[in-house]
Amino acid sequence: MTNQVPEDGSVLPLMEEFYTIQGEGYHSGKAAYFIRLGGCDVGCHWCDVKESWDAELHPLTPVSRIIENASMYPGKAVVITGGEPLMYNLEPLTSGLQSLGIKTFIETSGAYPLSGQWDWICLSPKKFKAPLPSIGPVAGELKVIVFNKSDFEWAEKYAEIVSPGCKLYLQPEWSKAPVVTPMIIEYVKANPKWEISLQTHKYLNIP
Ligand SMILES: C[S@@+](CC[C@H](N)C(=O)[O-])C[C@H]1O[C@@H](n2cnc3c(N)ncnc32)[C@H](O)[C@@H]1O
Ligand SMILES: Nc1nc2[nH]cc(C(=O)O)c2c(=O)[nH]1
Ligand code: SF4
Ligand SMILES: [Mg+2]
Repeated sequence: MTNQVPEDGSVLPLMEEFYTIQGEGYHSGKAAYFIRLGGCDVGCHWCDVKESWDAELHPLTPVSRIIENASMYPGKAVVITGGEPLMYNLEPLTSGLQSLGIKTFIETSGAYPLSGQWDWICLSPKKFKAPLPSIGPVAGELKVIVFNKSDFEWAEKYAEIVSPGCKLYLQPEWSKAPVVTPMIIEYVKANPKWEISLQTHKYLNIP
């Protein structure tokens, strides 16, 4: 039983919001306001934000307030993440942000239907709940988490369902990073259509 989040997307379960540097993927290094929504049933055993999973723990917050908070910062980009943000109707949140000239970026597993207006979609598919096929062609980046060596072959399967221009990233699972990072380095050298993505915020000790 999840808390009743209205389907009109007027309020969303907000876990946290913070202004920081995007640490991962294509927009790594850019200032961005992070909006982390609660609720996820994908169940990645290595998830680095398991506190987000239970939507009921996170207060339903009017999107008008989230938009107002985001607009206070000089960096005009937001990253909407979670939890799994596509469990909710993100149309009001994203259209409101864009109407203020704020770029909308999403981090998603793709396991739920796409809603909202996006300037950038980061698809990070999961073995535990497969992405819907419709998200492949609209992803700007594919970011596969590498937990062990079987994940390289698995990553190639998803490289086939994204658009030809989609950026391809392999990102070490944080707890396995000492072991898998050297493997990713060798894989990228041999397969240069892929790039390595590091969780730079964790090395920098920032949120
Ligand atoms: C916490 S998830 C939230 C958004 C969405 N549920 C998803 O998985 O894409 C944000 C990003 O962190 C990645 N991630 C989560 N746990 C990780 C870990 N232990 N090591 C590396 N990346 C991780 C996810 O794959 C995703 O790209
Ligand atoms: N700095 C920073 N960059 C990030 N990129 C994706 C994140 C996420 O948890 O979705 C994240 C995060 O939590 N912090
Ligand atoms: S889909 Fe994202 S939030 Fe959900 S368990 Fe996996 S990494 Fe965590
Ligand atoms: Mg994170």
